[in-house]
This record gives sequence, C-alpha cells and structure tokens, in this order.
Amino acid sequence: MIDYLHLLLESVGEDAGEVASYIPELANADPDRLAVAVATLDGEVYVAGDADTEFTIQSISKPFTYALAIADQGLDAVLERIDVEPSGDAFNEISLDPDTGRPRNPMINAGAIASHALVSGDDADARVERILDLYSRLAGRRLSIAEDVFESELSEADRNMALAYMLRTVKTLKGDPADVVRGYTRQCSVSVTVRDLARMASVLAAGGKTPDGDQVLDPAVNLQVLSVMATCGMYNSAGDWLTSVGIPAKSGVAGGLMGVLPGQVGIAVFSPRLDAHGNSTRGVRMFERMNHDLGLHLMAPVESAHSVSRRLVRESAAVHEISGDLHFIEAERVLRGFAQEPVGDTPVVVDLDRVHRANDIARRMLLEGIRRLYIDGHDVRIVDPWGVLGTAETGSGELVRGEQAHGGYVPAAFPDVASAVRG
Ligand SMILES: NC(=O)CC[C@H](N)C(=O)O
Repeated sequence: MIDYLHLLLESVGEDAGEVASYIPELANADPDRLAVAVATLDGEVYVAGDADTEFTIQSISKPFTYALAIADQGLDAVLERIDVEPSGDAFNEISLDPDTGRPRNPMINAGAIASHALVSGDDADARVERILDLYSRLAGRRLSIAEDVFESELSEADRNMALAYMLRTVKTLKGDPADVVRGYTRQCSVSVTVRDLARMASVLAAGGKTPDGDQVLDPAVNLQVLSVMATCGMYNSAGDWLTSVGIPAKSGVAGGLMGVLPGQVGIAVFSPRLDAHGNSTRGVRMFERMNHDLGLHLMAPVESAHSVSRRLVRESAAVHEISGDLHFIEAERVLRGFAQEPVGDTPVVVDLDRVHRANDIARRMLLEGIRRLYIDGHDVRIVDPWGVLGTAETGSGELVRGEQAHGGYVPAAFPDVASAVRG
C-alpha cells in the first residue's frame, strides 16, 4: 500500500495552477508540497510525501460543521434554511435561490456560513469550541487553529461579510454577521495534516463511527453529509468530479482534498496549487488516478465485502486462512497479515479454500504479497482450489505461476499441513 502511494506521488506529474492568494497568508505556502493518506475503517493510516505538513482545513470544514448544525437543530430545521441542490456557481458566489431564498447548498460559502450560524452556542467562540471538539474527535487528536491564517483571512473577509448580511436579509441568519463570519473564518483556519483528514474521512466512511467505536455522528446525519458532498462538494466541477472519480469529496483552498468511499476507506491529498474552480490541481489528478487503479467509483457495482484472514500455526508452518470475497480493502487486510510474518524461512501456507472470488485489484495485491513472502525467504505454498488467483501476472513471474495454474494445488511437501488446512 505504502509503495503504491509513493508511486502515485511520483506519477502525478507536472503541476499547474496557482496557490490561493485572496487569503494573503495562503500565498506564503510552499507550492511544491505533496502528500497523500489512506485511512482504513479499522484505524490503519498509510501515508506518503509531506504527510506531517500542516495546512488549514478551509472548505473541508463545511461538511463537518453542516453535520453539527443538523445534530443541533434537526435535519428539517436545517433544510428549511439551507437547500441541497448543486449550484453550478463558484464557491464564493453571492447568491441565494431566487424561489426559496435559501443558499443552494451547505458546501458553498453562503450555505456554510448559514450552517456555522446554526451550530448551538452564544457567540463565535462558543460555536468554534464545539466545532473544534467535533473535528478533534473525528481526527483522533486535539486540533488547533492557525491564528496567522485566521487573522489574515479575517482582514480580507468582505465577501463573506456580504454573504452574511445577505443571509440576514432573508432571516436565515439571526445573529451579528460580523460574529458569524469571525466564527466561520476560525473554523476554516483549523490546522490539519493529510493524516487527520484521511482519518476524518474514514469516520464518514464508517457511518460516523471512529475506529475505537466512538459513534461521533449519527448514521442518518452522516448519510446526509455524504450525499451533499457527492453532489456539491467540488463546487462548479461537482459533475465532472462525480463522473471521473465518483466518490463524495470536499476540497479546500489551502490545497487539501478529502474523499470518502463509504464502507471502505477515507482518503486525503494535499497540494497547494489550485485550478480555476479552487480545487487542488494535483489533488484532483491523484484522485482520478486512484479511482483508475483502485476502483473507487461509487457507481461501480460492488459485491458483498465479508472477509476474514487469520493466522494459525500447523506443523511449524504459518497458515494464513483467508475467507470471503476479496476486494481492495479485504486484500489490504490479508497483506497486513502477511506483513506481520517474521522475516525468515518459516514455511507459509496461503489457504484460499474459503475464497471463491477476488476482484482484479485484490488478486494483484495478493500475488504481490505472496511474492514478497518469497523474497523474505519463506517457502510459500498456496491452496487455491477455486482458481481465485487465476493466471494473473505476478510482476516477477516465476513465483507462483506453476503452482497456482493448477486449481486445487495441494502442497505436496507439506502433506500434514495440507490435510490440516483442508480438513
Ligand atoms: N473554498 C474554500 O476553501 C473557501 C474557504 C475560505 N475560508 C473562504 O471562505 O473563502
């Protein structure tokens, strides 16, 4: 997995676009930073590149604050004030739906400022405290605010002030517009890394539950947030995004981009140069690439995702007993089991007797895992009665082909192991 992420960073190619400069402090960002993180639902986080570089969350805060607004006010009350239709407008468009008087969705600034104002709390500081608590629980560590970016954005916040006053004219916003913009700007200035964002995304992917079992968001709220991210998360390129990458996502002008594959994985990337829509240029490209390589697209049919991998010791051989259908995420778990095998010449049996199906990526990952066990010095035997590994290329070729080509291979050198495994 880590190797794949390094390859991804290497393959992302030349950068284009410009670092956001309408927030003066963001113009100082190092434009060449590049990072990716993938977080599984059980808490594993894989990273590559500048994974510990902090940047401000910016608009990636919007879905989380929207979730808190719904938790505080109820979905109906929030829907009365903020619609859920893609706007086709730029993120900072000064507009309300002419028919309903509502911001078109909570992912553009008008809707996000309205969401912020709907969070319970007497003033900006009280709301931001609750917002920061929520983000921190999702990230699994205490987050803080980048005060320099906050001050810098607040000093140039005329456009967001205009939006807040506009919201007050339609009674969506009841408080003091300056206080609301202050709170919203602080929320955008929360400092995160791709690790944090991937973990936050993985909680959304898990229906609102952290890997430690903390149900931070109600599953129904979580579903609402993901749905809105899917249709509105990428501003006026949301349609492009859904067709070319196909997962709910949210971008921010500091260069972060977070994607959620429900039930499977949370992903985040970081690269500060932005395209004309305000989305990270290389970030978008990395997601397109991952969709291609890992089969992320939500609209692609997925079969059931049950799988177990357990390690037994039989006759001094380590037996990895794998069961269920294998996709990317199940294969990752299997490989994690392989990676824990101590380097040495212990015989390893990979028992696929209970696996009837593996998709292409899972098959390739498994073959690669097997290849690495060989490289580490293990005598690897494969039980593949259903021909799950097929005749796929291993990359190095010579490793398992002869054995796997005959479905039902029984490791002749380990008759006891074989019968134990099979019986
Ligand atoms: N797209 C963004 O990330 C915009 C967030 C930024 N704080 C703003 O309100 O303009």
